Amino acid sequence: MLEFRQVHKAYATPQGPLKVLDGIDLSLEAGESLALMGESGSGKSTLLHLAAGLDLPDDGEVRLEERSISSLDDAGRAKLRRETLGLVFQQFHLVPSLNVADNLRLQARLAGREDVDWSTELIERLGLAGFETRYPEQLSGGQQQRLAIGRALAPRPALLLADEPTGNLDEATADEVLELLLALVRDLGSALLVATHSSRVAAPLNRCLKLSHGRLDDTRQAGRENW
Ligand SMILES: Nc1ncnc2c1ncn2[C@@H]1O[C@H](COP(=O)(O)OP(=O)(O)OP(=O)(O)O)[C@@H](O)[C@H]1O
Repeated sequence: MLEFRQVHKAYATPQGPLKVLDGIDLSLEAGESLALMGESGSGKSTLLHLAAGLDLPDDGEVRLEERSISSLDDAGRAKLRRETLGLVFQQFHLVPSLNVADNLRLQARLAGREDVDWSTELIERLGLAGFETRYPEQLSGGQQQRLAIGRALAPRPALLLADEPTGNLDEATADEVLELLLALVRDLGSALLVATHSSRVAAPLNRCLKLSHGRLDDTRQAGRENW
């Protein structure tokens, strides 16, 4: 459902082009989970941005749900993103002027996929029942990230992309949030691609790839029974 074929990406810098991705091949099947590890600056966020169609490769091809992202214009990519993807970031990126219930519904509304029963179930499972009329600033960090996860999953995306989803949380809260994220993704049957420094985050996922010097190394193979 997500495929990178010989993807190259460099950034222009005052010192000349900075090569970040140097011929990436990657394939993620429906329902599969993949951890993307690598040192700071190795290009994990760059790869996630390309997967989301937020940026385009210099060379090679990124395909999402059988469609080449480069062949779409901005509006086409935004539509594909709305219909296919959920995005979760380390900084929660909630809308401060919307309350919990409206933040949760936002993505599903934009995707034309509001489902009241699923939103209600999500609110319960995220531990946010009773908090519907609060605003993000009135929530703890863990609650804010749970809400961000709920917002991303409310439209039932085929793929969830998460960039250091627990990076801003203490260890106990991070474990709880990760467990919840994995349970929801599994129940939805969504594929999952997580960029992380943390081997605790990577451990329960099906596969783990390490990005280094612009290339990917397969660090281990695991069966789905290890979910
Ligand atoms: N827009 C940009 N212009 C120039 N250089 C950039 C740009 N975005 C990222 N970079 C550089 O590209 C490299 C890869 O950055 P990226 O954010 O993808 O790495 P990362 O593995 O996600 O890092 P971290 O784990 O610290 O978040 C870094 O050297 C970064 O400084």
